[in-house]
Amino acid sequence: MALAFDSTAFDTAALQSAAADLCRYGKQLYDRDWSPATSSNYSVRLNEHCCALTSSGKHKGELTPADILVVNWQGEPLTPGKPSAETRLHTQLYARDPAIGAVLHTHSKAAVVLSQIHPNSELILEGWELLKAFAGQTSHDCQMVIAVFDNDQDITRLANQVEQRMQTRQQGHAYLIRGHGVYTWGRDLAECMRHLEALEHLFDYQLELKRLGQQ
Ligand SMILES: CSCCC(=O)C(=O)COP(=O)(O)O
Ligand SMILES: [Zn+2]
Repeated sequence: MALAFDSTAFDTAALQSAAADLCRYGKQLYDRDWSPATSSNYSVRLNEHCCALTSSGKHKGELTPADILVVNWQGEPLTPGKPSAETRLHTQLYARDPAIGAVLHTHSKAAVVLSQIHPNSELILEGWELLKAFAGQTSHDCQMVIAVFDNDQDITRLANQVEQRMQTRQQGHAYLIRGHGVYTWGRDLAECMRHLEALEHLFDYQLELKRLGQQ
């Protein structure tokens, strides 16, 4: 007899562990001033059809496990609560790539200002040693392309735009939303945090180049 696949099931212990991790990371990201004024959202994959995600509108420095819920790839909550308004930007990534285990979205000053003043739909990072912080990158001698999308309050439309670009270009490690913030991902929260930390410094480098009139 074939067993029916329960697409609403998840491991409670995995959720508890993910929730504790997300609360801890939220405090760190808030303390670093990358998630001000309830901005940002964070998630961790639980299995092949759902992830643990921050609730909407919460102070990210004061998250408790009660502020973490479960959503499927359609963005539907599988536990009570109001999921992040930007849920679809997380689920789009998990649905397309089973190797993605965590997604962080933040609103740091560097990400917001750089994306606001950058005139093109792509930011090219090249020649920086810190590029080696990204998974699979073994040399500074490369070009990393960060897509820059215009901000949009229609998150489903924005998620579709991100997916379309990833299908026609490459998935990459991160993208910017103009005047809004950055999304980045990794195989787990630790890798995702390393990517975010590297991005923050790289965005600072780019802003400094612009200040110096070098770009
Ligand atoms: C106060 S920031 C506006 C919403 C936003 O961009 C964000 O990252 C937080 O939204 P959420 O619904 O996940 O709290
Ligand atoms: Zn946001």
